Amino acid sequence: MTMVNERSEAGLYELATPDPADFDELAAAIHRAYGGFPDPPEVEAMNREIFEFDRAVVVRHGGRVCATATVYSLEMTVPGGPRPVAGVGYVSVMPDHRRRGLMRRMLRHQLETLHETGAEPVAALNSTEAGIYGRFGYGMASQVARLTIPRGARALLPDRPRDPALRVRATEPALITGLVAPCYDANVAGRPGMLRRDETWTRRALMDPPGARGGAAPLQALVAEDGAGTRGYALYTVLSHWEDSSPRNIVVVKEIYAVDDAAYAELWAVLLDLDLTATVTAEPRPVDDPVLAMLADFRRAVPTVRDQLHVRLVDVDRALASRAYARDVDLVLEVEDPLCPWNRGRWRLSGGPDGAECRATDGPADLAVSVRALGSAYLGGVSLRQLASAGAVTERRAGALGAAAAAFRHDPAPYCPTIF
Ligand SMILES: CC(=O)SCCNC(=O)CCNC(=O)[C@H](O)C(C)(C)COP(=O)(O)OP(=O)(O)OC[C@H]1O[C@@H](n2cnc3c(N)ncnc32)[C@H](O)[C@@H]1OP(=O)(O)O
Repeated sequence: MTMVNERSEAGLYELATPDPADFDELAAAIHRAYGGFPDPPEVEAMNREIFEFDRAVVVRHGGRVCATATVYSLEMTVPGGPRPVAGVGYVSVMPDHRRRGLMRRMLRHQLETLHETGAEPVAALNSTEAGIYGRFGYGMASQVARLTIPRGARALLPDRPRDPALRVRATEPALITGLVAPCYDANVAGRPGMLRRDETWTRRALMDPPGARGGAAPLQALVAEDGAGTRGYALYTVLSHWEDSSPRNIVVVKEIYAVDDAAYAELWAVLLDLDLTATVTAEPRPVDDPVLAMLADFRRAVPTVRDQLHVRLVDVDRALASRAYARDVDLVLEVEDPLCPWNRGRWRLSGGPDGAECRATDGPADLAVSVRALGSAYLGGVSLRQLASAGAVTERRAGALGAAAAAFRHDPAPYCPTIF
């Protein structure tokens, strides 16, 4: 255990960087903080494998771990392409140490470290509760949909993309591990929020430990292929459900990726018409999932939407300069940031579809924005105009809001299927 920080005012809490020998204690602390549910051993082993000990912090009280937080070195697509992003996770404070400022201290330490070391200019997280992180400058930057689609051979419109050369084959997930990466990778660069998956993160996505199935069947796989090779795959499980002695099983889609629209549609067509099933559920799906446009009856899919990624600009200038913009933009932003004083002040952003630069300026402001609003708008999924309606953005020059809102938006919508 290496001490990296000061003692608290009370002299009781010590912030430190853990080392691998601390992992079991750290994991036990986080399970207790989350309510006492241990992970299956396979999941725990994976948690350890992806854990970056030199980027984590723990707080000790009387020598025992009472709070944890870590950063994963992710590569996430932003408008303009894949970029390094600090993935914040494992945030926990033990029940008997809460509401004493420990989370605040760890998150401030993370932001100061990222800033001082010139590491990732942007941090992102999945939050257990949507209301926690706004006070630290994180803004909701993407949403996800849950779909519940009734089974039916005619669930999809007849004019969906089709290719008579395509066949869908049922197989075991263990037999398709080599096919997964190319289909997944084809979907990463164009959609903000998607993460690069190396061999470890791919293995993590395909894990199916019996202790984490919640009563569902083992994962099953479908592969869409033609004579030239694989064009897509789906991973799904089935929950057994019978009503009045009739089978009403529920298909739960875990992953579905294809390199083209016809293969994607064909996989959905098979999933939506499996014998003995009544419903197909899929979560998390992008809010603009192409399957929603292929459905014959959108209303019956009952899409429900919730918050997903929360994004924080660590350094406003580096972050805004590392994405591209849908239209040419030249604006002075006056930024308010209660937690990170280095972001406060006026920044001139000039850029467009090919990139941007962002520098401190004394010029008059076109827009006044909170750092949280910039986090929300960063991936292109939340409109600056909508944020202005909510009071988080103020137009100082007529026309600036419309120009900025159009430049920051991105199509397709941001989406991150990976919980980290
Ligand atoms: C990215 C991730 O890892 S998300 C996972 C988050 N972790 C969990 O949900 C596990 C269970 N919960 C916990 O471990 C803790 O309650 C935590 C981590 C959420 C909060 O830790 P604490 O040390 O109690 O928070 P801390 O005392 O620093 O509070 C800072 C501020 O956040 C607020 N806050 C704390 N928890 C919550 C919450 N669950 N919802 C809303 N606000 C909260 C506090 O009221 C305080 O507000 P203030 O600055 O306006 O006074």
